[in-house]
Amino acid sequence: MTDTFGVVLPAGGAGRRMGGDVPKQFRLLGGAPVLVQTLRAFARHPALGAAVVVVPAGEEAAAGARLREHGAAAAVVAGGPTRQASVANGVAALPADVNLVLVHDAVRPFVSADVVSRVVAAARAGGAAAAAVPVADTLRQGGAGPLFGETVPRDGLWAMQTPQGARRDWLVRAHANAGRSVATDEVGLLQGAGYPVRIVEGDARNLKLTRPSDWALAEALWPAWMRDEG
Ligand SMILES: Nc1ccn([C@@H]2O[C@H](COP(=O)(O)OP(=O)(O)OP(=O)(O)O)[C@@H](O)[C@H]2O)c(=O)n1
Ligand SMILES: C[C@](O)(CO)[C@H](O)COP(=O)(O)O
Repeated sequence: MTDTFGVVLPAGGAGRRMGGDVPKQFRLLGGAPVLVQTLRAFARHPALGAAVVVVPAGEEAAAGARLREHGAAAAVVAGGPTRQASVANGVAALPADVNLVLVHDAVRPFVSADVVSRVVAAARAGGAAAAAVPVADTLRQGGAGPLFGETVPRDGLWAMQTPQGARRDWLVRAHANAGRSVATDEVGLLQGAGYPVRIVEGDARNLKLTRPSDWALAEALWPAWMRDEG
C-alpha cells in the first residue's frame, strides 16, 4: 500500500466537557453519529487504504453495529485510559502493509479532503506532519485571583488540530519512547522521540467538538459543509 494511508480515529473518550446522556462521538449530527460522519470524510478520500476506529472498551460490538447500520466500514478496537493509549491500540490494529498513518480525532467531523491531502503529502515528504492554524486571539496568562497576568506573544504560535500523520515506524517508536509519560497529541510524542514534524495549514472550520457551544456551532455549520464537501 505505498500510495495509500491508514487512518486511526480515536473515539474512546467519555466526552465529560460536552456532557449529555450519549458520549459526543455517538451523538447524531446530520442524521448519523459524529464518528460515522468523520469516518465518511476519510472514506471519500481517494488515497485511504484502511481505517481503524477506537471506542471505549466494551463498546466494540455496539459501535461496529452502528457503523454497519450507517453503511460505514472500519475495524473497531477497544481504547485505553488516555487518548494516547487509544491511538496506540488503533495503530497496532492497522494492516501490516500500511506504512503512513494519519491520526484524527473522531470528534472533528469537519475535516476537508484538502487538509487530509496536505497532511498526507507533507508526512510522505518529511516523515511526519500535522494540521494547525495560526493563533488569532491575543494570549494572556491568568494572574493571581480575578486579574489578568502577563500577555504572551502569539507570533509563531499555532493551535494544533488533527489529522496528525507520520511514517508508521516513527509513530510506533514514538509511542514506545513515551513509556508512561502522556502527550496530548502525536506531535508531542514524535518530537519527544526526536522526530521532526512539518507544519500544515489546517482549517478554522475543523473544530473539535468539546463543549456544548461547539455542538450548537456544528449543527449550524453542517448543511453548508455537506453542500461543499459531502
Ligand atoms: N481515553 C481516550 C480519550 C479520548 N479519546 C478520543 O480523543 C479525541 C479527542 O479527545 P477529547 O475531545 O478530549 O475527548 P474526550 O476525552 O471524550 O473529552 P473530555 O476530556 O471532555 O472527557 C476524541 O475523539 C476522544 O473520543 C480516546 O480515544 N480515548
Ligand atoms: C489532539 C488535539 O486535538 C490537538 O488539538 C487535542 O490535543 C486533543 O484534545 P485533548 O483535550 O487534549 O484530548
